[in-house]
Amino acid sequence: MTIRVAVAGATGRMGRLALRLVEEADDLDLHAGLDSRSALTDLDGADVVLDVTHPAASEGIVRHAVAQGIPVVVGTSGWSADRITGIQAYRREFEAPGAVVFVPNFSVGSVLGTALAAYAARFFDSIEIVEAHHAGKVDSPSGTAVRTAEVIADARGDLPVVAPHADQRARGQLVAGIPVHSLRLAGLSAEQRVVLGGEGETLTIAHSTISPAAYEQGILLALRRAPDAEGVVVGLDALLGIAMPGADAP
Ligand SMILES: NC(=O)C1=CN([C@@H]2O[C@H](COP(=O)(O)OP(=O)(O)OC[C@H]3O[C@@H](n4cnc5c(N)ncnc54)[C@H](OP(=O)(O)O)[C@@H]3O)[C@@H](O)[C@H]2O)C=CC1
Ligand SMILES: O=C(O)C1=N[C@H](C(=O)O)C[C@H](O)C1
Repeated sequence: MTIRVAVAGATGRMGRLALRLVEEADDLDLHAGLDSRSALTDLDGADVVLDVTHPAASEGIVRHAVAQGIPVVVGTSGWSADRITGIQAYRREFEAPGAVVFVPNFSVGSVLGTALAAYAARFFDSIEIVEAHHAGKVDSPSGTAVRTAEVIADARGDLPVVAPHADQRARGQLVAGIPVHSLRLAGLSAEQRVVLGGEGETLTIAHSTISPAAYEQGILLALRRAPDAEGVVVGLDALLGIAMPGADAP
């Protein structure tokens, strides 16, 4: 059966990539491509919505899809755990059938980097994240860095990260108690380093996105799985069967 996809943000970098993937896939059809001037009702009738827009627009798109009972894959950044909790409540209010799949990063390597960082996090008290993106990125810290910090904090449970002098601006923004440093530079695509420090050693887990091709597998997987998914799903890891180590993990 063919899955009809509505792409919100179709004129953007990610949206154009998604349009090409939908066109090339035998099991996907384009229902609609939306930009900043489109009416949200253009989404209606789709089997799945892909939201790759702007942090300020994403919430309205997600709420519209939920209210219409359409599954939605959210690639737009800016979704912290708190904001996701708000969408969970909204879904319950509507008793909405469509899943909401938040994917902070569609790249498999990035997701693995986050999982490895969370695994290592229990063994190091000093942890900081440095993320670097192209100069056109409007939000900081990146959605990937926020998710990574949240997953690390979850893995550490009651053990706080030690971040001295974190009140000084140059020490970065604290996300879930972890300093995050954001670089925005011409010439870059997307990179993240998680630096963990212990007694007499550091461990760095680094991921670089070399080209948008890194997102293709994840976008296709999310679009194909979202129509049958249930509830609110966070992270490509959930679709790939990659377990993020929580505090209770062995
Ligand atoms: N999850 C992941 O793996 C990845 C996520 N991202 C995230 O995806 C999002 C999009 O990135 P990117 O494609 O680079 O961004 P672009 O700036 O290239 O494109 C943004 C798109 O969103 C649309 N848009 C902007 N404002 C609104 C609005 N108020 N209402 C509806 N649509 C709007 C634009 O339409 P118009 O042309 O009319 O302005 C355009 O189609 C960002 O949040 C980015 O961080 C990016 C890469 C990977
Ligand atoms: O804006 C981008 O480019 C990216 N945004 C996402 C984020 O905020 O983490 C994913 C990836 O890093 C690229």
